[in-house]
Amino acid sequence: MTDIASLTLSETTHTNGHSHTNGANHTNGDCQTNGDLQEAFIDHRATSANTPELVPGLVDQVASLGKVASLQDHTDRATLLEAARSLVYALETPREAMIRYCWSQATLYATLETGVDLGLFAILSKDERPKSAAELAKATGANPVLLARILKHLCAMGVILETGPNEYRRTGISISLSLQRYNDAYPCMTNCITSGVLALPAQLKKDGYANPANGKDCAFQRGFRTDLHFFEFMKENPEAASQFNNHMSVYHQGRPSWMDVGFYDVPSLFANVAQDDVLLVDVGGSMGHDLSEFRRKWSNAPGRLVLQDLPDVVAQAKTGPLHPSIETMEHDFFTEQPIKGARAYYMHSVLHDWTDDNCRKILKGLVNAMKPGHSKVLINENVIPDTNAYWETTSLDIIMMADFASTERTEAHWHQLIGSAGLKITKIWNAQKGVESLIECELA
Ligand SMILES: C[S@@+](CC[C@H](N)C(=O)[O-])C[C@H]1O[C@@H](n2cnc3c(N)ncnc32)[C@H](O)[C@@H]1O
Repeated sequence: MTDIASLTLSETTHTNGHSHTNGANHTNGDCQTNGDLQEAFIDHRATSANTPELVPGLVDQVASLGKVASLQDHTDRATLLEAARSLVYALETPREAMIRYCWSQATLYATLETGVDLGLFAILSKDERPKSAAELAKATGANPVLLARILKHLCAMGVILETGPNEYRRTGISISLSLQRYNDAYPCMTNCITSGVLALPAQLKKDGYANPANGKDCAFQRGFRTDLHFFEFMKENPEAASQFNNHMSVYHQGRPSWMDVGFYDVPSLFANVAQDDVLLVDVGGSMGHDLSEFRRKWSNAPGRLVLQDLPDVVAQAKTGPLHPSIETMEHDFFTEQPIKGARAYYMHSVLHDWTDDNCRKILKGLVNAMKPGHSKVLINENVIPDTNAYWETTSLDIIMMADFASTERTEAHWHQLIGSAGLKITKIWNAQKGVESLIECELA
């Protein structure tokens, strides 16, 4: 406030030398009030680069990283992308940011989901040849005027590329959207996630800004007008459930995985595991994508791999690209764990769906099945750092808050939760920012 009140008029003037037209620069020569100055200052800031002092350093960073980065290397590419994104945030004006958040994101989403439903991306992306809006309208059955408008927005937002008037060609994004495992993310969010997130402000206000703690009475129920918990809702909405399961199977693709060499010490799991023993149980393992990946990457690993999830999910997993060596088992993790003494009980993005009380029930079920000195619990989840948290992780945390009344957890929170279930963390294995850690636990 002091800064604003002490501003001179020249500081509230646009860089082109023109004063604001909102009356801050009084024509009758009177001194401006603090309120006028404040408003003029805010107008000025709203239309100037967000953090101009950061721009030169970020330009240099992008330029130097850009010269050496290998786009095939995940870390190189992610570092360059983060610098470029920081540059955009520093450079864009608050007005531009407002329009990006308020206009472009929801409308991009709507046009993407419409394109998915029309099968637009599969048609556009089947080869390199540019296609006209009229040709795409004919192939999808959409009204040509409507589709031309949608295509223009998709192009303006970088989803497809323009090759001429009303003519477009595919990009990596549109190619990926031609496969259901990827494009199901869009209807999935509409059918079971986003309404909860949009209901969050009203729900938090109603609850006096308490941290959500009841998965049956949170923004999800308000947004989707239901009394059901998220996973009960899934049972009632099989199409949304199938889209959710597909989304689960791809959202982490292309990032380092705990089973990659150099992340976790995978061979340490193989000790004392005979061919008939259970090496890994993937508890809440969805489509079995993690176990399939494990079998691919560690084809000589001893022992059995068992996928557990709710009956509908196991049924869907059996129709997908599950490695034939993987055993499937219907299992509700709030009931007794039927596999005793496995080498490792593995859970990926499971505990973040649940409040601490429910997590303790899930973990205690595993504790009761573990063989002392042999069994481990491996938790593949985010560990929120004290500073510099990654936007994918914080986005997920807010989704967890809205739709599950649950949370992504800090290291201290993990220690406290796991300790309270009769386990201890032996080591937290990390790869890089924004990638889920592997939290290795044993009986306490
Ligand atoms: C966020 S998904 C994570 C799936 C998978 N582990 C992954 O990382 O892709 C949570 C999984 O927990 C499963 N789940 C929810 N409630 C369950 C229960 N009571 N018993 C077993 N699985 C459950 C869901 O069906 C879903 O597959």
